[in-house]
Amino acid sequence: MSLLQPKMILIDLDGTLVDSVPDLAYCVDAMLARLGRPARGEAAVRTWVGNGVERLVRRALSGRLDGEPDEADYQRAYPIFLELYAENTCNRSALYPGVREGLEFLREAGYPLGCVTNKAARFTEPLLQQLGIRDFFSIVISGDSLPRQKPDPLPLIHAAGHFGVKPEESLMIGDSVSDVTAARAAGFRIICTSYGYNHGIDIRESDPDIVIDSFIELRGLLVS
Ligand SMILES: O=C(O)COP(=O)(O)O
Ligand SMILES: [Mg+2]
Repeated sequence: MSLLQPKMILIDLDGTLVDSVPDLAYCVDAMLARLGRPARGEAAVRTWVGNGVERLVRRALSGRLDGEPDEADYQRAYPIFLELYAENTCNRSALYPGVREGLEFLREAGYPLGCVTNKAARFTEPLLQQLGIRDFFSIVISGDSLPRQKPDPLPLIHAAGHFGVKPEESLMIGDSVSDVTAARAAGFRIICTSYGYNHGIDIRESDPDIVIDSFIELRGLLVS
């Protein structure tokens, strides 16, 4: 594979930059405890992250990826989760090894960077701030910033417009099938992390252009 030289790079948040599951799982189980229900545990929550907090709460209540809980249960649970996650956005979450170095490499190489996540904006901004990486990104698009979120291509197309760059000159870096689907539909290239959250399925099955085990590998893949 020859070196990539995109004009702009968008990067997913959960499972790509940050291991956020310890906080999300803590909040899921604390929410369930308040409702008098048994914990689901971190391993299950790991397979449910990636489609925003509303879907996460629905999955946690039903115990299934495609589950739909009783609506009254959901209406009781969701505000509890929001309250808990507001207090636990970055108490147990951490950047993956190599991420800070990778972001510094991309910045020094002159790539304009954006962050595109399905996480709600009220959590995205404090998480980026508390991890100390907010300033790497000139645009941040959250799951509720636009009418549709990933796997829809809208957030990627919107960001390309913001930078004045064509989709075919743009690169997405993500961890899940939603990132691959959004990137393909938008006309972006797509690199995926092997270590993230993809509902328990190996991301190679979604056939991204490249799979990396660490952001350090970006140095060997992108022109600097
Ligand atoms: O599911 C979420 O809340 C966020 O997921 P993402 O950052 O991987 O898009
Ligand atoms: Mg992700």
